[in-house]
Amino acid sequence: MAHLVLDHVSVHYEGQTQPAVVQASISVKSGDFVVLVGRSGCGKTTLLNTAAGLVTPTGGAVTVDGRNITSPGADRAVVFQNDALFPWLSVKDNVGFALKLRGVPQQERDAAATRLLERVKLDGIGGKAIWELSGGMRQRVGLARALAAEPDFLLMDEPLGALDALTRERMQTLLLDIWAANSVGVLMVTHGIDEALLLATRIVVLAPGPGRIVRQMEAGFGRRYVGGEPVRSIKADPAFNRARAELEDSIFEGETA
Ligand SMILES: Nc1ncnc2c1ncn2[C@@H]1O[C@H](COP(=O)(O)OP(=O)(O)OP(=O)(O)O)[C@@H](O)[C@H]1O
Repeated sequence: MAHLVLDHVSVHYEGQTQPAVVQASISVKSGDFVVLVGRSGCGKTTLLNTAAGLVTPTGGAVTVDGRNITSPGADRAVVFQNDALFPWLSVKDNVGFALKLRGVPQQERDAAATRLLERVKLDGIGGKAIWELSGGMRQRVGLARALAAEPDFLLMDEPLGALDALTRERMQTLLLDIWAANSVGVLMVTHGIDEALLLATRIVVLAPGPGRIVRQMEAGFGRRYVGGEPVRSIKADPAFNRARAELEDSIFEGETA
C-alpha cells in the first residue's frame, strides 16, 4: 500500500501578497479517492501540483511512503483538463509513450496499449489519429496513457471539466471502474459538487483568502456504485441530497460576494 502525504503544506508564490495555500494536510492511500473542492482561487490546483512535484512548497512537506517529493515521478501520473496528447502520434503511440521512454520494445508497447485501451473502453482504436477522436475519447486516451506507467497515484485536475454533461456522467463511472480495478490512490480537483459526492471516499473543502482546508468529509457513494448499485439509485437516495446540502454549506460558508 502506497501513501501520499501533504503535511502542513504552504505555498506562497513569488510576488503575491498572500499565500495561495496555508498549512494544508491531506493523506491519500492506495484505494482512497480524495476530491478537492472549493471556490475559485482557494488553491486546489496549487495543492495538486504540489503533490505532483511541479510546485515546491514554501512550508511543510510532500512525502510518498516517507520519502520527500521534490519533482514529478512515475509513481504519480497527472491527468489535466485538456488531455495534452501528442497530435502527431497515433492513439496507441500516445498510450505507449511512457513505456517508450523506458525503452520497452514496440511490440510490447503495442500489446500494452491494446490492453490499456480496453480498460478505458476504447477497444480497436489504437491506429486512429488524435484529431479523429471526440473530447471524451481523448480524455480516455489520456487516462490510458497515465495508467501505462502503472502509477500508485492518479492526480487529476478537472479531468472531466471540458466534456458535455452526458459524456461527463459516463466518464464519472469509468473513473470509478478504473479506480476500483487498479487499486490506485486518486487525488482529483473538481468544480462539480455532485461529481465530488459520487466519486470521493473523502472530500476536502478549501476556502480562499488565503487558501486553506476548512473541512474533510468522508463519503461512500462511489463505493456503492463499485459494489453494483446503479448511479440513478444512489442519486435518488435522500442521503445523497443531504450530503450535497452539507457540502454546499461548507463550500459557501462565509462567502460575502
Ligand atoms: N504560478 C502562479 N504564480 C502566482 N500566483 C499563482 C500561480 N498559480 C496560482 N496562483 C494564485 O494562487 C491562488 C490559488 O490558485 P489555484 O489555481 O491554486 O486555485 P484554484 O482553487 O485551483 O482555482 P480555480 O478553481 O479558479 O481553478 C490564486 O490566487 C492564484 O492567482
